[in-house]
Amino acid sequence: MTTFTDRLWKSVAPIWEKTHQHPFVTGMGDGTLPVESFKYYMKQDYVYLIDYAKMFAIASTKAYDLETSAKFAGLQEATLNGEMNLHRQYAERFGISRAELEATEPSFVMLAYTSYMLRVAHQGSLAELVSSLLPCMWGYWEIGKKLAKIEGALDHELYGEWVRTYSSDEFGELATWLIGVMNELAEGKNEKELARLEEHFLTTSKMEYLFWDMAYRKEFWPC
Ligand SMILES: Cc1ncc(CO)c(N)n1
Repeated sequence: MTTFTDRLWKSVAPIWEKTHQHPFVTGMGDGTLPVESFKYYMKQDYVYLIDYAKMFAIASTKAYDLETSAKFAGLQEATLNGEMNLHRQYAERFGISRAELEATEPSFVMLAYTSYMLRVAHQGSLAELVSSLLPCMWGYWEIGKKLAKIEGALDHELYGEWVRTYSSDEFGELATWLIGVMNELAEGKNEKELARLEEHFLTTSKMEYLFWDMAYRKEFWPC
């Protein structure tokens, strides 16, 4: 039986493949990523995650049952107090203070990405919210697993921690859970509704690509 997420997977395959080949991503795997790009990424990703965590809070309020509501609340907590520790630890290594990290001025891409997701979250159904959120979690897990296969990537003194985090079973379980939620929510929906979910999934998959690209180039507002 093919599931709705099989369909999503197929439709984004070229975008995800292009993402996996981006020099930022391959550079974390083979250690060639310039550290300045990584620093820039960490700061932007930190402020990204502040918004991203709100997606889980909104999902929790839109959930149809207690178990799902509680799970989303847990994901918000895990993002703010778990995943963001990774960023805080890196910042400490780089001599970037907590205050500086939190005061990072959002880049255009970071702002466009989270604004899009939060708009979907506020205006759309829970299914729409999840379809826009899913490339973040599922996509990072795919990248984590791919990089973990590269010799030495898991033990790299700088990027190893990143690879270990996103290739971990713990992170994989969360991604798998969200994939399951997406399939449940897609059940019984008509083609028009499914196409809308696919559209969100495609858009945020492209945003993921742009996020790596802007970080690689340390892109900023031109004026
Ligand atoms: C941009 C981005 N997408 C996904 C994740 C995974 O949580 C992240 N930390 N940052």
